[in-house]
Amino acid sequence: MTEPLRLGIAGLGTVGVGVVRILRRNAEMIAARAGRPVEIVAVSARERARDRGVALTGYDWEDDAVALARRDDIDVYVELMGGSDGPAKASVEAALDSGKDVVTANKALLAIHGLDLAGRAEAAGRTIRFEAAVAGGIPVMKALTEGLAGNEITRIMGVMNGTCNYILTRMESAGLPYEAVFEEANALGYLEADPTLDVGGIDAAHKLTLLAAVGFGARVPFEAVQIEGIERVSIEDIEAAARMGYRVKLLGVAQMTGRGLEARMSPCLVPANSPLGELDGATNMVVLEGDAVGQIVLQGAGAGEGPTASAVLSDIVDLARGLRVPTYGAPTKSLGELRTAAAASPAPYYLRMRLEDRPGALARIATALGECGVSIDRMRQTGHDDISAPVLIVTHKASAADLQAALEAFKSTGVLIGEPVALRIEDV
Ligand SMILES: NC(=O)C1=CN([C@@H]2O[C@H](COP(=O)(O)OP(=O)(O)OC[C@H]3O[C@@H](n4cnc5c(N)ncnc54)[C@H](OP(=O)(O)O)[C@@H]3O)[C@@H](O)[C@H]2O)C=CC1
Ligand SMILES: N[C@@H](CCO)C(=O)O
Repeated sequence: MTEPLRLGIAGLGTVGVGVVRILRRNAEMIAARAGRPVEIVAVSARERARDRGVALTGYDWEDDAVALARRDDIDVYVELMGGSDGPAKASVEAALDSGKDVVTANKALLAIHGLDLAGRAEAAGRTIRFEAAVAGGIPVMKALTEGLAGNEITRIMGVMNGTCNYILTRMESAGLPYEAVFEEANALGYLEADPTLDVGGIDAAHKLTLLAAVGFGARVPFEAVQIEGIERVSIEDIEAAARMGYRVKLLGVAQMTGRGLEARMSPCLVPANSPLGELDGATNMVVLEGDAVGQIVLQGAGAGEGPTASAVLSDIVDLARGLRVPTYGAPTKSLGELRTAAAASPAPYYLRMRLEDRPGALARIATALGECGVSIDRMRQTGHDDISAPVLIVTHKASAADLQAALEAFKSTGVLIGEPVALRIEDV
């Protein structure tokens, strides 16, 4: 096959420009690997006149991404605009309906509309590839759909938002509060236009939704993921957790249990000496567990021009080779309907609270825990002043309901100052 694969690229921002640069720089090598040249035919963005630092000569320009997606002279529509609806959705639909395969980095679009779009792709005999949408440059979709195709995937975990990992690790290394590091991240340009997508855990939950659907071969709605962001993580917790041998991470966990799918994206503690605990800065890490392979760990840049464009190129080269893996790794009709587990599996918890410094205070807390069926594993009281004492407790495994009941019971002990903090400790 020597006919070129013809691309239409919508979106010439960080990722789109990265794709153009790689295709220009590595054209010969890509053609050799793909078995045919890969050519850009036309591009689209909002502002035609903007200098993007890369030559666009030789490419047609379309003001309208939908018009680009419908062109007869492209084989693959590459959507790199972003957004869960609007032009991204309309143009992907137009591309599929007019017989094109789609490559996208748009996790928001797929987490919300992916199953519908995958059905639409199948009806047209096409596919949607989205390696770049999950963990940027890490080839995790390829790992799941190809390298681990013979495994039943049992658990998927990971740090999937580089911005949150930057904020949490920087808080620890600089001893700075959340608000100060949030501003630093903003100045460095790490935050999405809507920062809630990052710090609210939504962006990472989009990625977990896609990983769980492909990994478990199931219809996973975005609403199945329980989401909590990092806004309430304090420097006190990061430092106290470190003293107990843990680090705080915004961790995604998806696992199949007898009670259904458990999927959550939330701040939790992991052992400091585990691969996830040692992950610093804006890097991503995805941990996959399969019944045959055991555990594998993938680490790398989860964002940025080069890494994200690298993942887009992986999908493009696959399509040029004629490799058309179904959007979710298997046809949509084979994807199972999922029951969502009503509650998370029992886990140890980290508790931090401030108690009145008087006889019997700690005993009242221990009693409240005991009466709710929560057993103490380790406990520490440090740096008390004349009136209050900070207390750290690590529990044995407890159900979320028992833990919640204990937190409620603390209120009537009469010794608690302020609100206690509880964070799940994940078994990684
Ligand atoms: N940046 C990253 O590191 C990563 C990004 N992604 C995903 O990749 C996608 C692109 O991200 P990124 O490159 O950072 O985004 P940017 O904001 O840098 O670029 C977006 C591009 O889309 C164009 N665009 C926006 N709206 C329209 C529209 N209505 N019609 C035509 N063009 C439009 C913009 O045009 P103009 O330039 O004229 O304004 C711009 O060129 C998103 O889905 C994002 O979530 C995924 C992983 C990592
Ligand atoms: N905002 C995302 C970009 C990559 O998806 C992050 O920080 O990881």
